Amino acid sequence: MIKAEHIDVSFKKENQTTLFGRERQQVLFDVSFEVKKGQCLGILGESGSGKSTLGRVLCGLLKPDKGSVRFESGKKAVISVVFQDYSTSANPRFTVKSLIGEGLMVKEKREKKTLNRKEETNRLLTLVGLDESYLHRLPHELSGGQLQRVCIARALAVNPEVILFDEAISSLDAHTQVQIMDLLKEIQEEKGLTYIFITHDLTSVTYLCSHVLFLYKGKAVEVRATEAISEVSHPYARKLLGAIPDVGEVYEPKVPDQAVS
Ligand SMILES: Nc1ncnc2c1ncn2[C@@H]1O[C@H](COP(=O)(O)OP(=O)(O)OP(=O)(O)O)[C@@H](O)[C@H]1O
Repeated sequence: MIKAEHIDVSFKKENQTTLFGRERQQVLFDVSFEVKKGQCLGILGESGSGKSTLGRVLCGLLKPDKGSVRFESGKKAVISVVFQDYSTSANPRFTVKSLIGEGLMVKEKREKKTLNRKEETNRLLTLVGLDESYLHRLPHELSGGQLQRVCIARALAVNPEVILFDEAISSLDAHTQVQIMDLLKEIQEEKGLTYIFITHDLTSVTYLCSHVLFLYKGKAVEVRATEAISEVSHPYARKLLGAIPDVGEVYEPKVPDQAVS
């Protein structure tokens, strides 16, 4: 379980008028929530609402001004992160083998043991729906979806308890997004992983996540189980829900009256 309590984050304001200006801009306000093992929490909010900042706090990359993040074990959980910009988060000179090797190296260091790299790499490639034929390819020789699969394999190589996806599928086309989300669901079920899925896209949250946190102007305004998402009451959450198309409905264009003979 991850328990985030009363998190405040502020940054020093840029372009301050005085030389040693100490003005700060608060970005997160008293954010609290919890995620149980095996759940997928979607953090949903518009651009600038503080989603990535919250993600950085959760994985320990940023210390909050106030508040805490605690894990079930009492120790720090092993968290892997998958970013949106897979083309820059993957070194362009690294082959698929070396990219996955980065994750395996972290695992070797942490667990203080030497892994059978070849076997592990092939296992991970299979897990993300790729095969050995990709081993020696460079990032530019892969499609966006394939490269993101490699980044997911690298994240899994660490053997994490939690994976944080920061807009990880946002730049992929809709079809590839669904493929990757199906893959993530399968892996989660198989490994009992906990996911935190940061996005501005409600449709992907309802497809993938068990719970959703609505982040509005740095405040967690509502947390709901996805199956009860229609019961949201905060105006921002309601507005977002109003914008989602009813995917169950088939669109049939109406024939204009005058066209009917
Ligand atoms: N290191 C930093 N220094 C100063 N301000 C920052 C820093 N990081 C983030 N901010 C500010 O914090 C606010 C929230 O940024 P954040 O990246 O968390 O938003 P977001 O919801 O992830 O947005 P997006 O969806 O556009 O990525 C923004 O106003 C941003 O300018």
